[in-house]
Amino acid sequence: MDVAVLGATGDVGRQICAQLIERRVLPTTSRLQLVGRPGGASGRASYGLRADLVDAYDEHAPLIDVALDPQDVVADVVVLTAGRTAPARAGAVADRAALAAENHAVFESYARAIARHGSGHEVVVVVSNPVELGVAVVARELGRHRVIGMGAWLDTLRFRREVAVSLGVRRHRVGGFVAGQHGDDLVPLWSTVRISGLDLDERRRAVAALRGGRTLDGFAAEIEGAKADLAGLMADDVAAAFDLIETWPPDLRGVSRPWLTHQSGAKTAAATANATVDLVDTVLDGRDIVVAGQVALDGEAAVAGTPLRGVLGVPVVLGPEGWTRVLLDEPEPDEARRLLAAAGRIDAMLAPWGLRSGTEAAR
Ligand SMILES: NC(=O)c1ccc[n+]([C@@H]2O[C@H](COP(=O)([O-])OP(=O)(O)OC[C@H]3O[C@@H](n4cnc5c(N)ncnc54)[C@H](O)[C@@H]3O)[C@@H](O)[C@H]2O)c1
Repeated sequence: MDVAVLGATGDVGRQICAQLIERRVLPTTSRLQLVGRPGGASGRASYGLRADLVDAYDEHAPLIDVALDPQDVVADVVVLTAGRTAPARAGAVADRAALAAENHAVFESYARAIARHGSGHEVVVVVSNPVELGVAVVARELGRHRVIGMGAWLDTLRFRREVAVSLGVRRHRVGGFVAGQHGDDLVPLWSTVRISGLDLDERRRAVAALRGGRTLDGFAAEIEGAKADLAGLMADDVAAAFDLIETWPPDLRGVSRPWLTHQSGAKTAAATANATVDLVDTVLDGRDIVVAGQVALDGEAAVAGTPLRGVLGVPVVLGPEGWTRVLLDEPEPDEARRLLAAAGRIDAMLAPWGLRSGTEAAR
């Protein structure tokens, strides 16, 4: 099984390549294709990255090659991590519309090339932001089930970790999913949280204690306030800003810590790559596994009686042919309200590109 990484020389792309090899997701007989842009710095660096990876991992590296033309992308799983990112510095405010417009062109050029020249079976994992836009563009070209955005899986792992930290256990003992839109509009599905070793009553009590009487109806305001507090501290005392996060509840930590990490200049490449490689591993593994991801829905699930259409992060079954089923039981009322609001905002974000077929339009 072969994997292509589009934007391999970027911060996230090179972490993905290293983790694919270090975690032995790719056997030595498989191929890792590093895809860069012709003529530019990334084209040259792709050859250098190949040399560096072979230098580091000669004993167990797969075959590594370089492609600089989108029509040469050949793989079973394609990871889309090319494109512009929000500036990683304190106080930087991203022009989301400009970023979306630039990355839309990247998504479209690769999606069209894969549709025209690919095998017809590739599964695409979208990393680049806005991840929902990437999913919508690729789904239109390749079909809905062959594309999944990894933002909701990364958000899920972060949420599980924060819950685990609060309970004093390791992350693997905590289940549960984050849905919605990647970033500030994510929806922590507290109703899906499971903690190994706790029965239903114990879990309900533990979750209620962690939530502290809050509902998701106040979450957007909490995030806004959290960012303002962190921004105020960051210029003079970034350590104090990270310490302040420790005093907040798990779902708020799960949003604000990555935001501060990116603004600190460190970016979030290692965790992003880890979540991406999880999804690649799942597709290559051959078994169906439940993950969370941004997918293009067409009424496979409903929230509060409203069928979900358009791109949204939800728990899905992922396997070798892409995603199949959505596993979203009736969410709690506050989760449903936030999910529908997120779906509407994604829909509005997709509207300028004629990709709007979503939940909001149907209401
Ligand atoms: N989904 C998530 O959870 C998540 C998390 C972190 C980052 N990201 C996103 O991943 C993407 C990559 O982030 P990064 O930190 O690696 O950025 P980076 O700037 O370090 O790397 C970007 C890569 O994309 C390539 N690229 C840029 N414009 C291109 C174009 N027009 N055509 C082809 N290739 C192009 C660059 O050459 C480079 O290799 C960004 O969109 C970022 O927002 C997503």
